[in-house]
Amino acid sequence: MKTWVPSASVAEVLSDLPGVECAVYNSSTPMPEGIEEVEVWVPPLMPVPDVPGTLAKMTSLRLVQTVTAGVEPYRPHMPAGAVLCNARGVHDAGTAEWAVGAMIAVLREFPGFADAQRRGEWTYHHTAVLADSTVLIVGHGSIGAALERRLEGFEVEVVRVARTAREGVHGLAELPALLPQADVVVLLVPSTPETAGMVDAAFLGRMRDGAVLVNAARGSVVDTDALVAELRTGRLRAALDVTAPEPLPEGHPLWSAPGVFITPHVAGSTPASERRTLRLIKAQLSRYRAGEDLDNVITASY
Ligand SMILES: NC(=O)C1=CN([C@@H]2O[C@H](COP(=O)(O)OP(=O)(O)OC[C@H]3O[C@@H](n4cnc5c(N)ncnc54)[C@H](O)[C@@H]3O)[C@@H](O)[C@H]2O)C=CC1
Ligand SMILES: O=C(O)C(=O)CO
Repeated sequence: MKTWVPSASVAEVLSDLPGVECAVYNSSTPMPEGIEEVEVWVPPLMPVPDVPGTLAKMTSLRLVQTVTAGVEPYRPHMPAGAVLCNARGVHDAGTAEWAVGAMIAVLREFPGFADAQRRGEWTYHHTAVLADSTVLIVGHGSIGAALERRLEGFEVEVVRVARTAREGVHGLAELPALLPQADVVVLLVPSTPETAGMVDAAFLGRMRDGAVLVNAARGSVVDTDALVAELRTGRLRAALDVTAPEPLPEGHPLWSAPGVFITPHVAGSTPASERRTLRLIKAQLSRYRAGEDLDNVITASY
């Protein structure tokens, strides 16, 4: 079973699965021989240069197992007869932890105090606080649930939104009415045609004065120009792990917008997620070889 994997550590973890023949292919290695015989592809964290062209040449492909929860580089280009599975779950702890840290950093003004420290200034003033606030999770799925568990103890009210309503979770249609109630809005929706630019001027305009937008999902979810314009009024603040584009180029207006805290898409990728990714890949390939049902299959309704 010809399998392309993103690193020697993935090849190593699969080495005791009989019949699995691994070749390493990632953004910095040349494409190995025999693309038309590849049955299973585990693409790297950073997509290879031409994902659609690569998939089109994989005429024997049956399974793409991503190492990310996001599948937007692959989903629109999947060949008929091949299954796409994501890494739902493996980045939950890191991403949820980042979201808690980011909202506290912004509310308690840690970046501003760090600047004052570098200047040697004692800038005593009161800040906002997470306690007694309302945290709206837009895209309450695997990471959203992990975030909610971590918010227990912070004495906040959590409001949940998903694509469709279920018990305790509001549907997307209710979002406009919920936005003005939230002190912190955390984006955790996948990047899909439906979520592209969902955080536009109207969305931001409905947010409460002084509220914080936390984006741990994808940059494509936010209309960057609208966000920059809103940040410049000083009415909202933001914490962004993801931006459009990525990397954010030098001189981009987001870098210098007031009230924004930016990290370079580091929330989910941690030593914990690396260990969990290896376990997931091994379990999935074992199931695939045994003809068993796979986890995390991306269905048409994803
Ligand atoms: N910053 C980082 O390092 C990381 C970012 N991510 C991003 O987080 C996303 C979410 O990951 P998971 O929680 O594993 O996904 P999930 O599939 O478990 O949950 C996604 C949630 O979004 C909801 N949703 C989908 N479309 C929606 C819409 N149009 N409006 C409102 N809700 C909608 C779904 O109903 C579901 O509740 C990933 O797709 C990925 O893009 C994931 C891991 C790490
Ligand atoms: O899993 C994902 O989608 C990520 O963004 C991890 O970096």
